[in-house]
Amino acid sequence: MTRLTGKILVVDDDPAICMVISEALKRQGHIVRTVGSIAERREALPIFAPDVLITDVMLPDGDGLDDVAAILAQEPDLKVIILSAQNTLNTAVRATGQGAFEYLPKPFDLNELSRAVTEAMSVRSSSSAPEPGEGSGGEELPLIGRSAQMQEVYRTIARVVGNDLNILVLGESGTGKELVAEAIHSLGPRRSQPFVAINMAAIPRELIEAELFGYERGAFTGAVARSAGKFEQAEGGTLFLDEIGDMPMDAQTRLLRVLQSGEVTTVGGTRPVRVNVRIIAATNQDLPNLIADGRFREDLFYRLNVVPIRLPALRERAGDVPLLARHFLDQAAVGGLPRKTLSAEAAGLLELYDWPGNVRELQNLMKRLTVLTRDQEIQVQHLRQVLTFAESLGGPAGTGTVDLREAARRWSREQLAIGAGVNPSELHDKLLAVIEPVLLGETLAAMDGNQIRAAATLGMNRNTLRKKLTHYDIDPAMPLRER
Ligand SMILES: Nc1ncnc2c1ncn2[C@@H]1O[C@H](COP(=O)(O)OP(=O)(O)OP(=O)(O)O)[C@@H](O)[C@H]1O
Repeated sequence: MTRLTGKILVVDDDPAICMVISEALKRQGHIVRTVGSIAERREALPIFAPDVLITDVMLPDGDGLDDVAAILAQEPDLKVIILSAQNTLNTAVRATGQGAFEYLPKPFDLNELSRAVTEAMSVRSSSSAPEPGEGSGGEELPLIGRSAQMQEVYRTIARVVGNDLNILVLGESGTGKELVAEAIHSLGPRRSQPFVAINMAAIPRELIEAELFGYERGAFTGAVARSAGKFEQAEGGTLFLDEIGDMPMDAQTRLLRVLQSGEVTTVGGTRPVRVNVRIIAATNQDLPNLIADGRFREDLFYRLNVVPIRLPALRERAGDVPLLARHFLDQAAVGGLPRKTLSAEAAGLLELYDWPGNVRELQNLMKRLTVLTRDQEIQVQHLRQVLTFAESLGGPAGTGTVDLREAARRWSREQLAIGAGVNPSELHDKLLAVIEPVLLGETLAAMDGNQIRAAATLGMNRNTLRKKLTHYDIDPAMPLRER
């Protein structure tokens, strides 16, 4: 399928955002120009004559939306995409009112933006119909997520794609560390060169050096011919050192030497060879802890950790779960499985789970559901059937238990973290004092203030209820729901 390409003018005063958008759209074959203000936009429009204008609202010299209607009056064929960090309904309405083609609240998803550009180009070209929902092809942008945590990751990526600084990607297993490494490689100038990944945990320890640096014929038993190492294979491109915390000490020393000298000597070899490779390392371990235990070299850590990128666990960005879940359903459909959708309630339920296996676990689950669910839409009851964590999701009574448990967990952690300020012997009473009045008040309100029925519903003696009401200073006659 051929994609329509054209000229895109991007207006944003944040160079990192300009860079990310520009790189992504250039990869799709568009010609992109970026400017940072309304004045520059005014200047660039007649000269560059873009097909699509992507503009921020809050610009240093004014409101980027104000002139849009006037611009469109001059250039009725121009398609305008508005980006705004304000995220208010008002901005969205104004954007539409000014005749913008699309409005994307910041933080936006790059996939969505490139989709909007594709659509804008299709609409411009009257001869070809707009392309229906994308989802195939290699030009899809890999990282999904609109949460503030992921926007921070995108911004850091944007800052490092153009240089060769060593990157250390940190995060639990399955959070997307390798995907980030691939994104840095494929958005940067090394993109046409190899991306080579090696996982230290997946290779027998005694073979790691040979794998990484290569070996000469006869270097050890079984070395029947010379073999190129990963460094050599990655020449000109990027080497991704996954699970770096599992690297044996000897290999660490050798790696450090390579990073210091820019030269590799194969196992059994004598002649060092210059290498030009960008290093991105990743780990789910706490390297400072390993250093303290004498299992990781501190000097290597500093070499690798020039720019750290910490990937949030999925539970820290639960808001991204529905987006990712639907992405994986689409992905499964592109892979030949039946296309499934996700009900809003089911998506909400997924947000409540802890995701110890992070994005990988969600991806696998979506694949499983695609295969196992007969209905076209995946509903709450389907999740309850397949998920082993269904019991913890509050059963048929709903999801409130999980919310409450989560809230209690956060509260307890918070209190324990405060430490000095809290008398630990009071912690239990303190939590009860938060929860119990709410329960009593709500029950009384539901029973119209009838203490006998409230006590029965709560499963407690009426006198006990009375005592508690006095203790918490609750007036049973008051409208209690507002408590
Ligand atoms: N933000 C994301 N958007 C879309 N897919 C993602 C995202 N993050 C991770 N994935 C997908 O989840 C799976 C796991 O990601 P990846 O292998 O990059 O994680 P990892 O952190 O390197 O895991 P490990 O530490 O176990 O090696 C991959 O299939 C990847 O494509």
